[in-house]
Amino acid sequence: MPAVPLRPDEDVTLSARAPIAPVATSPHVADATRQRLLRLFDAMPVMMLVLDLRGRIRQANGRLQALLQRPRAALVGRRALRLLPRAQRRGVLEAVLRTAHQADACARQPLRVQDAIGGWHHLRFATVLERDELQQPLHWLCTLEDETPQRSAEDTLRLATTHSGIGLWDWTIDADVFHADDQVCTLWGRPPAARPAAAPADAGSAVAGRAPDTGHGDLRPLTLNLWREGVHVDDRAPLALALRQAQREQQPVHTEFRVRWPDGQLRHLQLVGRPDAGRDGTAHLRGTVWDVTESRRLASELAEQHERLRVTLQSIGDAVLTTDALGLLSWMNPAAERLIAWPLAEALGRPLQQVLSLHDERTHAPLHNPVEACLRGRPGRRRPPAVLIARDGREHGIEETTAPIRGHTGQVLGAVLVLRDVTEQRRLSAEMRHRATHDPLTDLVNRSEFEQRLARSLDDALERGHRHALLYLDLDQFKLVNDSCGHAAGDELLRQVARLLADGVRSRDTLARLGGDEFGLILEHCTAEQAQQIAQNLCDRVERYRYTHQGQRFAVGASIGLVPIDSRWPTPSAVLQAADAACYAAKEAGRNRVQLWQDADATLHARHGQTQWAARLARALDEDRFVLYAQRIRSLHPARPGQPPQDCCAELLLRLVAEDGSLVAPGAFLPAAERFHLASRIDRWVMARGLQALAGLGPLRRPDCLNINLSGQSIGDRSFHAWAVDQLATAGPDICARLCLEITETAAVTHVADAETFIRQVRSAGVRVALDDFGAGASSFGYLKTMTVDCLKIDGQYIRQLTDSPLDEAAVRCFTEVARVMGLRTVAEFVERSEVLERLQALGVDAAQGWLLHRPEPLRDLLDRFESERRAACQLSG
Ligand SMILES: Nc1nc2c(ncn2[C@@H]2O[C@H](COP(=O)(O)OP(=O)(O)OP(=O)(O)O)[C@@H](O)[C@H]2O)c(=O)[nH]1
Repeated sequence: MPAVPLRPDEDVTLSARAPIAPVATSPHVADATRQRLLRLFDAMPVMMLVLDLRGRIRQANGRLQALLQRPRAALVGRRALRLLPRAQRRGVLEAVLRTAHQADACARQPLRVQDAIGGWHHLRFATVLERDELQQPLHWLCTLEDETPQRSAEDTLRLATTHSGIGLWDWTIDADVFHADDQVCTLWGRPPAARPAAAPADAGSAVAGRAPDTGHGDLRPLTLNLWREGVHVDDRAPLALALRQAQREQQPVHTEFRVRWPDGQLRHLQLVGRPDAGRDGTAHLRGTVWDVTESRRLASELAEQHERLRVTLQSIGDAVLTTDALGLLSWMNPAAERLIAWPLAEALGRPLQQVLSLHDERTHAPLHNPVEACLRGRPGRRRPPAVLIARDGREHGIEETTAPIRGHTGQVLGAVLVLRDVTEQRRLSAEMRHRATHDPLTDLVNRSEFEQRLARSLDDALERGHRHALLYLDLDQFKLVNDSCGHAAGDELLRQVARLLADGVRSRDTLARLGGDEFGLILEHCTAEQAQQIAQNLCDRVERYRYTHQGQRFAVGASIGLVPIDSRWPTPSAVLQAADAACYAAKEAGRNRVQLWQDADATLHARHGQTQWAARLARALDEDRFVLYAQRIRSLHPARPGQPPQDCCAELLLRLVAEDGSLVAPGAFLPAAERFHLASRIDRWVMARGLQALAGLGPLRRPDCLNINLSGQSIGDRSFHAWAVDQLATAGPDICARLCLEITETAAVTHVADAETFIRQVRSAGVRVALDDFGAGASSFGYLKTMTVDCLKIDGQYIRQLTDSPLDEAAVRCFTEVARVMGLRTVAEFVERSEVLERLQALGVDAAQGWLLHRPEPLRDLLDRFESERRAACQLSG
């Protein structure tokens, strides 16, 4: 091969034959052909130029002139290399010279050239050395392909894929080679450096290492390790299958798989691709891949939340319904299906009001569908308590809550309605309310509710001058039924009387059981005269009524106190106390009658005073304002041999310490205590303090016997029995042996059975029992037969005039004789004169007490006295 000058920048003489000069015989034809070729050359879409062997420009076509913005004349004859930036000249020169040594060689070289206005262009330069028939070089024919648009598209794509995290891949199927961009490496958790560098574009075979014909030149080979082994072991086969299938069926592929990153992370990737053919005819599958781990995580979180919500809504007791923006039912949970008795499938899409029938609980008037207001964006107004009438006709008390469902822009998409079945809750609270305001035995209004209503009636009378009346009704001889037939029978009588009374009054009146056998009645808008008629009518009803128990018939009566409710009363309790006093007066006047309150009636005022005492007593008990006094009981005979000494005996007496510090004797407050059921509380106080005083006393201070009085209420009260027995057991036998409980004959008579039981219990604890006020009742001797007691305390009425009344003396003689026969000790009360004392001694009475012998003094002082007497006796005998 002939040598070619290696310096194209030197002047090289071109051969006479131009490379594009046609071989023509006629100069005319040749010229025409040449002109056509030149025009063709000029119009070529790629830039072309012809260089002579010295590298000077012989021809430059229109495209090149346009890029450089120079006319042909300005280019022809110029050294081509000079048009290039200095740094690129050597590369081009070397490429060009390589063509001189190899026939048909084609040199390629990428170039960056600045155009006339300064813009950079990426050019792909290619040249061949044209030779003549003798292989003599003629000139270089060069093309310059402008790749700038393609490059900028690639740059844009690279930018887009890098920032969006989308990786590009290309699988050359036959060669089974993957090419991918850097992003794919990142998605696989590997640095881009983990893949081999791209092979030079024109080196080697069509496959290995060569960038595939993807249209963008940034893909480089990916090792099988990276592509396959990065994929989770369970997903490799399904992924390969999906790719193969896409290729086989020439269908797009869209699949998801996991890759395991070197640090152990598991990422979810989504891949799409489609079959394609390279320009060289090779089969490819090309596509993109991106990370969906976050959306998978969100999706699974969302699914979890959805599931949680679903299970919650399925299992909660509240009914939940949703509607669309038009108020059509779109969903409901099973609780809602049960409540409204519509299956979801049937109710779906229906207007809510068609499946939901809500009514005012009180009036049963239909209520508006609560969702309507909610959908209109108006807050629901306060609604009355509602009931829902289900499709099957059942009624449910319900509480409802509505809320709009909004889209992300705030527009209302629908509404959710939650219904809570509160039927049972309402029933319970109604029952609780009823229980709190009613008496469980008779189902009449109870005392506290009655007092509230009385307060309202009094307010009404004071503020508006309306006239109302109050009746206070106490049954007569009720105790007889209790005592002879038992409490259950007494309860039944109370129930029957309650019905009897209720039938005799208007429904607007308030009839209440105030406690025991006492009833109260508020007659609204009723004058005293009308009230008196009603009261008399009730009285007659009760009088006519007969209670039958196991063949026995009982008649009870009613004593009624009547008080007009008007401005004379400052408080409701004043009205009530006045009515109680009037009732008591009716009893005292012979029972079974009506007593109208008279402001001028002294008896009524006395009774009224008692009611005021009740309040003072209750306060004194709360504030512990009582003190223990004692009165000595003197023995009238020396102790019989073998009997305990009876020199130091006393009866405990109670004093109330008034608010001003003065002492009040029991006569002033005990009737009130009995009347207002406070006697048992007082007895507990006395007994507890008495036992306390005895506990831990030295032998010289100890009384030989200490008498404690018990009221009839305590004797009839089983809970008092239990409490007293417990106290005695705690006090121990030594104290019990020095104790004597006094029970009045009346108390014993009124509560025969209870008294017998109680006496048996305390006596078995070693406590003595005295029958107090013996002889005051009519049948004292009879009770002695059934009741085992230790002592008779002869009632004061027989003692005071003993020396002046032969009758009293006969009675005392009789009592003493009976006691002697029965082995009982006798004590005379109210001994105030010495001649009486002497007579008592003569009659054989064992002991006596009264002001003659000892005026009551504080218990502590009396115990001191016992101690000093005993010391003196010891000194005398010693
Ligand atoms: N069965 C029964 N008796 C009760 C109840 N509450 C109180 N009592 C008794 O009712 C009686 C009420 O006493 P009083 O009103 O003095 O008895 P009474 O025989 O009607 O006497 P007078 O009213 O004087 O005629 C007492 O014996 C109480 O123990 C009760 O709920 N059921």
